Amino acid sequence: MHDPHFNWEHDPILEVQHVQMRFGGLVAVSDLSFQAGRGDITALIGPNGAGKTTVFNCITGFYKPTQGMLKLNLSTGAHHLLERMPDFKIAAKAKVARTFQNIRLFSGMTVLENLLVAQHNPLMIASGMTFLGIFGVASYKAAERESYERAVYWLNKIGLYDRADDPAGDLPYGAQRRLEIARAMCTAPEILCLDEPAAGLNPRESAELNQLLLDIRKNEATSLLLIEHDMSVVMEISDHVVVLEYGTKIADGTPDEVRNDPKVIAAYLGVDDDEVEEVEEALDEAVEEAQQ
Ligand SMILES: Nc1ncnc2c1ncn2[C@@H]1O[C@H](COP(=O)(O)OP(=O)(O)OP(=O)(O)O)[C@@H](O)[C@H]1O
Repeated sequence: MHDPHFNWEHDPILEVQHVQMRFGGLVAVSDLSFQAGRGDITALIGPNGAGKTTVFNCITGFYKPTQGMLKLNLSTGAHHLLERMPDFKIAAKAKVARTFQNIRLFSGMTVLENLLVAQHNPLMIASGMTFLGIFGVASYKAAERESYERAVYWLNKIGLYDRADDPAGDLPYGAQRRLEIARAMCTAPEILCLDEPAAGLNPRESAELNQLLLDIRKNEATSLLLIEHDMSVVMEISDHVVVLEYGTKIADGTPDEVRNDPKVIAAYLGVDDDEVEEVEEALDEAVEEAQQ
């Protein structure tokens, strides 16, 4: 069915295997398996409550799945079993970063400070974790310069160089979203998980976001995994789409494959399986009418 050369099949950065997440009696995610390809933009979609954020929380270590395995394959050849790692190690060692549905910038800090603070860990390591190190050690100076250069690189990428000294909270909403992504990118992640990055954006801001994500895919060694409700974003920029409904996977493939999958159409329109054909016919008629 698929082209065997798809990244998610021959070079997965993330392998989710038979993951289950239970909250008391509620099974939020059930026997979920999928792979995200290295260098791909993978979209996780599905109706409200399908379990998408729960999957993200399992990947980033906020939840430990009740069953199953989440394997991260780094470009160095190292492998990490995320379900066995504390969340701070998932960020630092497995190089997984994330953004949230609600923007979580340090709004009182400047735009530049937000990018520098993201790089606090490598700086502290370079200081040898000592007070003297901060003042004297050459490695700290070099690391400090690198942090600054990386921040400037991202300021230019997101078009906010001129606003570097403004408080992040003063930026328009779309710019704050881009800054949040840039801040996550300053940690040089191998995979970045974006929770509804296009939510609340106007069409121009949404187009700028798409450009930024496509630029990351092209120029950075970071794979992207996103939850998104905005189908225009999903269809325009994703290489691979995984669809969840009621905590289980109902489709997995290219945007075209998924778009035409009757199960996906039914899930989004909220109909039962036996009504799918009717819905498809109604959709075909609607398309024909629109074309006339
Ligand atoms: N900490 C929790 N405790 C109990 N139930 C939870 C918890 N987190 C999520 N759930 C439940 O798990 C199910 C899946 O929720 P989740 O937030 O993962 O869905 P989602 O697909 O991200 O939805 P949305 O698109 O609305 O963000 C829901 O029924 C939700 O109420």
